[in-house]
Amino acid sequence: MTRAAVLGAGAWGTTFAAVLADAGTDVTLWGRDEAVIRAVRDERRHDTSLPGIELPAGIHATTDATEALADAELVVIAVPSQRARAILEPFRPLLADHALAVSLMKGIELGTHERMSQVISEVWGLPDDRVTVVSGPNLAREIAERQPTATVVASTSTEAAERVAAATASSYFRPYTNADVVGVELSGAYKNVIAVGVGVADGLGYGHNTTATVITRGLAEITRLGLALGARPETFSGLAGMGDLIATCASPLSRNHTLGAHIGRGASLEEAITLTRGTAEGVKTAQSIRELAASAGVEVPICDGVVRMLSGEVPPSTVVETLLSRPRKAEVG
Ligand SMILES: NC(=O)c1ccc[n+]([C@@H]2O[C@H](COP(=O)([O-])OP(=O)(O)OC[C@H]3O[C@@H](n4cnc5c(N)ncnc54)[C@H](O)[C@@H]3O)[C@@H](O)[C@H]2O)c1
Ligand SMILES: O=P(O)(O)OC[C@H](O)CO
Repeated sequence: MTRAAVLGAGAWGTTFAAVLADAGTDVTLWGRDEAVIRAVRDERRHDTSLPGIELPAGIHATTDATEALADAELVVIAVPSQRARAILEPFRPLLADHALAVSLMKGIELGTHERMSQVISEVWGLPDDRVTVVSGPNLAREIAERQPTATVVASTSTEAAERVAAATASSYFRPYTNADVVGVELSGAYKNVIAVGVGVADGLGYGHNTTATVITRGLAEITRLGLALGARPETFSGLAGMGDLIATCASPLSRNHTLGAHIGRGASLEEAITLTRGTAEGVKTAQSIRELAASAGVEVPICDGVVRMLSGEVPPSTVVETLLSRPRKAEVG
């Protein structure tokens, strides 16, 4: 039986531990909060992140990283992306030989503009083929309820991606593999920024024509930057691209969408962060993507608008207005 450790006992880390357990993988969830870990271990509950969900019996849970990482063949990481480097650093000496890292995080690091798989490779000294990424239309709560979904496991190593797929597949969770790590990771991080923009449009009271416009032009923006960074075009119409964008922009469960909606209804950024439970990665990743796009010479008007709005430079309505006031051009070609 494959042995896995999950680092980070928030909504997605805990849900992914359940996915692994349901797939027949021996899984240990590590978290820093004693009360959360005790409830997962003894009562099979996580009332803060997944209220009302009964977790599977097969999840071990601990606050002891040495215990969680001992002999773990898969090490899954689900902590806020901007803190990943600092959180992961002390774990390096605890990793088992040949452990495979699995990033669940959706963000681009501020300052370095690195994707999370790059951060993990650097911090843990792992070659590319020992780091995989899982990303797709994967709202934690729906999966914790065992609603059917698919995802993408990306790696430069087909064998590594297939190992992760085998350790997670179940009747309700279907992993596809993809060698395009850049495209899969960029899509997962960027859709959070677009979801903030769509949330703003919702909060301002606009209807589906407006949100569909922001989603579709958002996908064009993600694709444009992805291609400039070497990604494959097909990835953007797949589960990690369009699939995740649709889920996140449509769902009230999305923290990024929720945060944008609060701002559209008049909340300040600080108020919106407080009102949004959990990690809304799009807030900081918007800045990273804007800088990354500038260095690649790619225009990203929605991301630009989101950054300027979040910094208080322009009102929320600018996110949509900026898009509509650009010079007219052909959609294709
Ligand atoms: N929630 C989802 O539906 C979902 C789905 C796919 C991907 N993701 C991504 O997964 C990542 C984690 O998201 P989440 O939903 O689990 O977030 P969350 O806010 O629910 O949980 C984050 C966890 O990280 C822990 N943490 C924060 N700082 C820490 C530290 N210094 N040391 C140890 N633990 C620390 C928190 O205690 C919390 O348990 C994000 O990048 C997110 O974009 C989330
Ligand atoms: O709650 P969000 O906005 O982080 O979105 C959750 C997932 O990334 C959807 O796949």
